[in-house]
Amino acid sequence: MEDRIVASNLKYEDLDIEGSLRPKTLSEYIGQREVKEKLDIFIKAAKNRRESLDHVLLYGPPGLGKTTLASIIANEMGAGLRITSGPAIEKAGDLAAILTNLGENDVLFIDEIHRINRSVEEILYPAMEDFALDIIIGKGPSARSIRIDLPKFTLIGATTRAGMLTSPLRDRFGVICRLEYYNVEDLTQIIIRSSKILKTEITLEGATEIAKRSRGTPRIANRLLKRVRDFAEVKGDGVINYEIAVQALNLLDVDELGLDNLDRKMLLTIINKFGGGPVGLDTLSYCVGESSDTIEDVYEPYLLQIGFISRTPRGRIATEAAYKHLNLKKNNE
Ligand SMILES: Nc1ncnc2c1ncn2[C@@H]1O[C@H](COP(=O)(O)OP(=O)(O)OP(=O)(O)O)[C@@H](O)[C@H]1O
Ligand SMILES: [Mg+2]
Repeated sequence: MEDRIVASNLKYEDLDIEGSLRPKTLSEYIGQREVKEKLDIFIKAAKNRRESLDHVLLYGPPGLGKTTLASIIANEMGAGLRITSGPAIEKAGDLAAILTNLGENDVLFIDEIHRINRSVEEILYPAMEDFALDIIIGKGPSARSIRIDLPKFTLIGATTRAGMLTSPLRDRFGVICRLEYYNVEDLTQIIIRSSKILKTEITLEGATEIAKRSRGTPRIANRLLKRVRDFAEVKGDGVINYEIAVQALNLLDVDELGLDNLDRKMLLTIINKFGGGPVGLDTLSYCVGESSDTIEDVYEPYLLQIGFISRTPRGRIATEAAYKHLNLKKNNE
């Protein structure tokens, strides 16, 4: 994958900083008001009853704060947190080992839960529903199944693709939260908060400019902030104001809407090579040199959100707004 500063998926360089910038309580978590309100009520109710929280499914594009929310939920519940991911659990036995080691009311976070394999998923059903594990002992006609009780725990599943979950799995989540792209005001607050933690001075106008170009995504906002901070330290006096932010972001080839070269390449491919579309995902993926999964998960959702492309059964189409943004005219007009 090309190294993109506006990629919303996690990169190696984010790791050191994500930990320190991650809010630890619901009240520190900015934006996503509906999700927060819902979780706040369920957490309080569960705590009052001294029960574990119902299982929670968090879904939405990368970098919007699913992992962050999972650790906040565990923190607010005063519960232990165990983190794993769908692809990391290879065998049913791996999951059984994790489940039997959980403490009462602990939170088990499974990232990329849509990538869990079928035999593992079947272990999850009774675990989520009855807090029990069914184990088969022996083989053939003498095989029998025994049931082991598990502690009451909360499963938090995160996925970028809710549509890829099987319905029996989806149905076992009591709370389903869809995370939305953040608006500019919320992202501005996130950037100001992060600047404080990074001990960087920033003006409201500077923060707003970074926010506008962050594709509605806190992870990108934090990453752009770090780059702009470097620029401010070298080219200015360290303070991030509007001018510094604009200069730095232009240098990074991130335009006023947060689009970078790859977005432009994708739009230009649809427009110039295919007369505006429709273009099939695989063809598009071949032309821009990115896997179709990455295009669907990482690049496309934001272009859809701002209405620059639309999806039809025959493929992707570039919209009027995309032509306008790129200063192009449609041929047939
Ligand atoms: N509401 C928020 N307020 C402040 N910072 C946030 C918020 N949401 C996310 N962040 C910041 O954005 C970064 C990315 O968030 P997180 O890792 O939780 O995203 P994610 O949805 O789990 O992404 P992925 O799908 O790639 O796993 C975190 O480091 C965190 O600091
Ligand atoms: Mg995550």
